[in-house]
Amino acid sequence: MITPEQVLTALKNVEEPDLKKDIVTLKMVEDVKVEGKKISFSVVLTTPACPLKDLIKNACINAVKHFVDKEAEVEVNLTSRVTTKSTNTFSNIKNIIAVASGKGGVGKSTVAVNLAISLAKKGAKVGLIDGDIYGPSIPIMFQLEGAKPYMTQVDGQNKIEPIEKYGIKLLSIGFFTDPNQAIPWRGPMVSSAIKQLFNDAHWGELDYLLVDTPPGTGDVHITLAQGFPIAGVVIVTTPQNVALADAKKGAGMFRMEGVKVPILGVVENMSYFTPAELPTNKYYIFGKGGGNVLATQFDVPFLGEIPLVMEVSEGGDKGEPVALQDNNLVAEAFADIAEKVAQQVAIQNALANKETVVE
Ligand SMILES: Nc1ncnc2c1ncn2[C@@H]1O[C@H](COP(=O)(O)OP(=O)(O)OP(=O)(O)O)[C@@H](O)[C@H]1O
Repeated sequence: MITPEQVLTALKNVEEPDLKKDIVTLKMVEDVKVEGKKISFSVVLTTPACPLKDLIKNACINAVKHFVDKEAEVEVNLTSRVTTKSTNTFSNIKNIIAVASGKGGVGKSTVAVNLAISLAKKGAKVGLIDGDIYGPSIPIMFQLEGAKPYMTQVDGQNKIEPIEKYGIKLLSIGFFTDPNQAIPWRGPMVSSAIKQLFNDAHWGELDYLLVDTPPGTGDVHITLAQGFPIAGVVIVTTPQNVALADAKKGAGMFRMEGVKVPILGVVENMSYFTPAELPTNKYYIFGKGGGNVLATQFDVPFLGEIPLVMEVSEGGDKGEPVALQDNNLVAEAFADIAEKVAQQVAIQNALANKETVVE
């Protein structure tokens, strides 16, 4: 007779590769059921976008077969509960992820939007704030130009209801400004506008709230870094030397004393050009490997590269970002990067909480 205890003992041999502890100690195993040779249990991952899903599942099956019964029929149900830092002051927003770049025009908004869509496609609850006060582009990228969020009453308080599209809750500074009128933003105005997007909106429960920031390091970044429990920042760069130099300065700001926001990694955008008619050809028009070098210098993960292709800009312009597509190489590259971002957030949370326990 196989017992649930035997199953748990066997699963103690399965290590969570990132958190470096076994999945039983990490309280990741639930609902162990045994009926004769049929064994089933759930494994609660730290994110639905876990890149190690298949690895963990196979390790569980092998461990049970090896230590309990080689003829056992093992069913592993993968579920997830996204982790957060125990110091997080938002009860409903588990992880705020800033997307930043040193230089303008490197594709920061494109990366933020496509990462948000990729995370939502994997089943995470995702929000996106367009905090690029100088050039809010998210309304266009979601075909929401001219959209105005409405107000709602939550517990007797007036709140802004984010607009929902493609499964993502969105708020942009662009929803509240006239696109034809330039606004001379002053420091305190920037700070209060950003705070309002967080505090005065009805976000509900979110696993990840991505924030697209303006290029460089300015009031938005300082407001975010000092006023909000940021889970981490994703740095976007192109391989050009000038972009890399600016990205280095941008990343450096998040490492400053008194700021200390974890850098989740570097995304290299426009890594190479691929013409639609020659999909296997890669032309490294801006140089090769710069993003990876930057990641090494900062001792942070290199999260991946995105090619310069028409469908990315076309998708952004017509409000249908490329990540929405299935069976598309660029969408897969974004999905891969999204998994790595979610993985890094979970690692940072575990480090911050010291005890690597799945809540
Ligand atoms: N990988 C890519 N392939 C093709 N076009 C791209 C790619 N990434 C971004 N673009 C295009 O480059 C332009 C700039 O991108 P985006 O607005 O995302 O950059 P940004 O860094 O957010 O700019 P800003 O400095 O204005 O905030 C857009 O027209 C976008 O569609």
